[in-house]
Amino acid sequence: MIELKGLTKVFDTGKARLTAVDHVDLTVPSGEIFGIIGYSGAGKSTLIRLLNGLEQPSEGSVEINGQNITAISGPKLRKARQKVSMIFQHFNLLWSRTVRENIEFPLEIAGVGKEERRKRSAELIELVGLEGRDNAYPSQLSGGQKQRVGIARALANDPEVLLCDEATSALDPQTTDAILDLLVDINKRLGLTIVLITHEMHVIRKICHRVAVMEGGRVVELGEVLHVFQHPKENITKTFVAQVTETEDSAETVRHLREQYPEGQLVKLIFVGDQAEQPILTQLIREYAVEVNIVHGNISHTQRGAYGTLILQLKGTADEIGKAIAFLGAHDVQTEVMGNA
Ligand SMILES: Nc1ncnc2c1ncn2[C@@H]1O[C@H](COP(=O)(O)OP(=O)(O)OP(=O)(O)O)[C@@H](O)[C@H]1O
Repeated sequence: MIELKGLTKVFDTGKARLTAVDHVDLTVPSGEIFGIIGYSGAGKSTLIRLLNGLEQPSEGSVEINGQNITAISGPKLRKARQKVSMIFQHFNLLWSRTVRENIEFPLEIAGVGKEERRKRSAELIELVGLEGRDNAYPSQLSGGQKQRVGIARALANDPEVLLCDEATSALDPQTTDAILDLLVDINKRLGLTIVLITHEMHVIRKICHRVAVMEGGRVVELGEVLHVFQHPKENITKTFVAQVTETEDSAETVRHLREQYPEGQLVKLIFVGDQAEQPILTQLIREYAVEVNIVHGNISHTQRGAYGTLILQLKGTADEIGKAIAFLGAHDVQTEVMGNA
């Protein structure tokens, strides 16, 4: 478990004092994938550097599995830091070393013998899906493969926490998805706690259990990913959520649908969690004298269930349409009437 209490970092540049991280309180239970999202300058990198002991706080503490890493130094701190590993946006590989040598590097530093190193690197190469590339140099690898080396190297010393600093920001969307899938797989298989920082909401949507939104050094919103997507409170959070949902459900789409389906009434349904798997539409069609056309839909999956929207065209008498909408409301499906088309 990671516990941040009143964590604060002030940079004093002589001319000015800048509070990069401002009284952050956070608890991340073991085995969770926790995301921190914010724009450039929000304080994410500073927070992550405080988490791995690279930066000393001005106030507050960082506890990892009960040990206050801000209160130790020297060999004790080095040992504690081995339990916290990190992967980076630009991979930070050693270019003159092969894949295997990069992965073995932290083991060499930890004084692990050659035979043991070889065994461990072979296991890790398999775990991250780089079989056969042992002797390749980083320059011969794709971006996704380089990040796989970064992940394998980060896992070499059996860490308890993996910190990911914009780990997929330099990758194309397909490669990003593959690396995120690998992180989820590692989290499940090894029970590793993952803390990631990003400015991309789809990364949060795809793999995180909970999310913290940072602005001006503070955590301004915190919650289960599914809940934050459904009820974003702060404007900044709404903007991040829109990064993912607006492309799927833009005003342009709605205008287009109105033109295309001029009859009856357009109704938008918002499904969250289990509802997305219930046969609500089947029941609606069976029990009400309305014609139902699904004209637009999008279901996205998060680590804790699905959420999404469906736009229906309902045709029938005003009375029957009213009853059908009331039925949907009674099943906890958020319903938004988009007006007569
Ligand atoms: N060593 C430093 N000395 C002075 N100011 C710093 C230092 N490191 C960070 N800052 C300042 O602290 C604030 C937070 O920076 P930080 O890098 O943590 O934000 P971020 O959210 O990670 O943004 P980015 O994604 O651009 O790195 C910024 O205003 C930055 O200029």
